[in-house]
Amino acid sequence: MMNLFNVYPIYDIEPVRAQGSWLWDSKGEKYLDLYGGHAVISVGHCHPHYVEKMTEQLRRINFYSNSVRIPLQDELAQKLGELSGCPDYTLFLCNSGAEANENALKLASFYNGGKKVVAFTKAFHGRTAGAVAITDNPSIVAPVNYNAHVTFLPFNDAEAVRQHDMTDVCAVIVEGIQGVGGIQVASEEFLRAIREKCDETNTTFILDSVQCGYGRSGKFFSNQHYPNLQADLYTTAKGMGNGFPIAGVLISPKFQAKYGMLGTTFGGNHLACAAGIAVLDIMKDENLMNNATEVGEYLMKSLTEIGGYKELRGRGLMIGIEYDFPVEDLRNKLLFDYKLFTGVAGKNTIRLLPSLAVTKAEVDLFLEALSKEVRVTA
Ligand SMILES: Cc1ncc(COP(=O)(O)O)c(C=O)c1O
Repeated sequence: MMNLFNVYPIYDIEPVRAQGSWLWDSKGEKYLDLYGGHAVISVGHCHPHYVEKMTEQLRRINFYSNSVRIPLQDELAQKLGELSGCPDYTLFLCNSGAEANENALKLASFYNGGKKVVAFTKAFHGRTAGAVAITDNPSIVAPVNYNAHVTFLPFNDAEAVRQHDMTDVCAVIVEGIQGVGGIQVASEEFLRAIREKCDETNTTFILDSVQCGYGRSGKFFSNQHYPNLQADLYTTAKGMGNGFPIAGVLISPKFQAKYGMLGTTFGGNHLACAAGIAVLDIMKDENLMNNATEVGEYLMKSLTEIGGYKELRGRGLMIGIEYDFPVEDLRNKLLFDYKLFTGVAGKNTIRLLPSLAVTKAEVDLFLEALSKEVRVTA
């Protein structure tokens, strides 16, 4: 029998059915999902509108390549432009977060001819060749990736950005809120320093919004918490398809996106677009960004009352609770004893990335469990 490559530690849990924020496993156990498979489930598992639209599309036509007209792409771009507040940007569709970042780097390099990239400490941008080279984790960077010219500046250090020599740099890439790096919110001063530096030096500002974008922070893109601050390229994936692979690069009008610069076989296929459109329709109809703000604030406030942590970070429904002890046991307890899916970031941080439709009553189940366990553990 062919073995499977081991990608992640796998729990002995086999989800067979899901609805909203809930999963059921093959033994009939019910779990509350506050992690969404790394921030992917944006509008809730198996949302009826999503299922209906995907099923309809599957019956009609699910794939043809970009060699033909696909009006669903125009509909997706129009709706995305409207909800993201970037209606004058151009959309390139692809399939994953890493791929979106690879293509963003290419666009930046085509733009000013630069060969170097500025990234930041604890950054995670994906695992493909270029994306992993700008990821600050040497253990996952293969020797072949070391040819990239990357400088890692300290995250949230505006002065380091101001002082950096930008000769031959094509892009500065940063997560609006670092996810894998521990839910670190990029400060306003830091992002404005990047914007100014890029403007002064004709360099591209890429905001990796793969994890923190698509409404998760309560705004469509996390930089929109700071007025009049735009990136040149936004990369998105994860929540964009609610589980169906679809990703995108939103490209500022300053770029001349010429035919032939970028390409893809699967990107923008019919079924992916149907998923993307259904997600945006649900987000808009159900006001999910407002829900992310409200439930996020409720969670933050309640977590403050429970206490016991070293630091509480995040925005909207992207929350990190850092303790002064390794959280693996706590996460396992939450999963096996309380049937709650959560994530971790680094050794000491519990990471919450629930669906944007999660309710206060649902997060209460987590809060109750946590208050019991933290008291016991602390
Ligand atoms: C900020 C960020 N960028 C890029 C990626 C890579 O996305 P994908 O796994 O879809 O390639 C991730 C995945 O966790 C991410 O969190």
